[in-house]
Amino acid sequence: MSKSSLISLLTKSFSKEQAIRELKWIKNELPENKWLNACNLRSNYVPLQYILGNQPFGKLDLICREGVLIPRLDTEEWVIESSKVLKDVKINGVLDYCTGSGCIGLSYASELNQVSIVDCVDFKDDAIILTNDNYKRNKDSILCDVRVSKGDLFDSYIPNDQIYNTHTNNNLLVSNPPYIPLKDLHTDEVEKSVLKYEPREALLGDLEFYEALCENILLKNNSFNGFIFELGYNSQVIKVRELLNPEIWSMGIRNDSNGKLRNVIGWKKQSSFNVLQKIVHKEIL
Ligand SMILES: C[S@@+](CC[C@H](N)C(=O)[O-])C[C@H]1O[C@@H](n2cnc3c(N)ncnc32)[C@H](O)[C@@H]1O
Repeated sequence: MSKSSLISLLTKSFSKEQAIRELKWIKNELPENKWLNACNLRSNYVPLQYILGNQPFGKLDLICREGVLIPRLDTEEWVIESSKVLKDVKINGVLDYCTGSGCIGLSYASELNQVSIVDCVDFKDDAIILTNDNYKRNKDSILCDVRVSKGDLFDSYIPNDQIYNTHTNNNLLVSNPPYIPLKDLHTDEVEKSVLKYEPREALLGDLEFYEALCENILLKNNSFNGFIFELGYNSQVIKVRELLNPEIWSMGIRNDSNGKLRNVIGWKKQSSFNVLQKIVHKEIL
């Protein structure tokens, strides 16, 4: 099929500039016998990463599969930024809750050489399988032990629970939980292809996730000295601030490179995790 016919397939759904750009990626990544099918899928808004099957993230080349959220550039940005300031901090364990493709946990495992173990946890089998596959695919870049396990943020952190006990040494909690409230899920903020093809349970959520991260993990386990949560709303920042004692925890927000609120970050006063302050744009009291 000619280049112009493939572009006209793509321009059914995208601008000409985007169609040209996407065809270039498709041609670069896939053999010629797959181009037509890829353009057909793309014109139906299937995300490019699901069609191509992979996505770079820091040092990693991650497999992307339907059923698991595609790692975002916004997430990669804070993971790489925070890795730079955490490089010299001795970390027993990093816990990446809501791990999805494993992008956050595996990326820390490839960037930080002072970490003993990274724990990646998700409640969905597809995510566990994909994180394990991504671990195997990137093993040469991984600097520490990695453990992938199934767990539900809302019920796994009860004392004496098996998963609870395996995480008692972790001291950095990182998470990109589902944080789009229902009222915003069907607005222009969320792209058509995201809504149609990415898993709803990876998108839909609000304050309850931040409550669970604080109450079920940070407050139940004294070993945690730092945390980084991705979020999108000031109400989510306020919830975290309310739940953690300001005499113990310092906290701040970080905006992404587009100036949009993207993280709440916390560190225990006087701990070596206070280097996280360097990536905070505004401290919150
Ligand atoms: C926004 S995605 C983030 C995935 C990945 N960390 C990333 O940054 O691309 C949220 C993830 O949380 C998982 N999740 C949703 N509810 C959960 C729960 N109650 N317990 C554990 N994981 C959950 C979803 O399966 C999904 O993989």
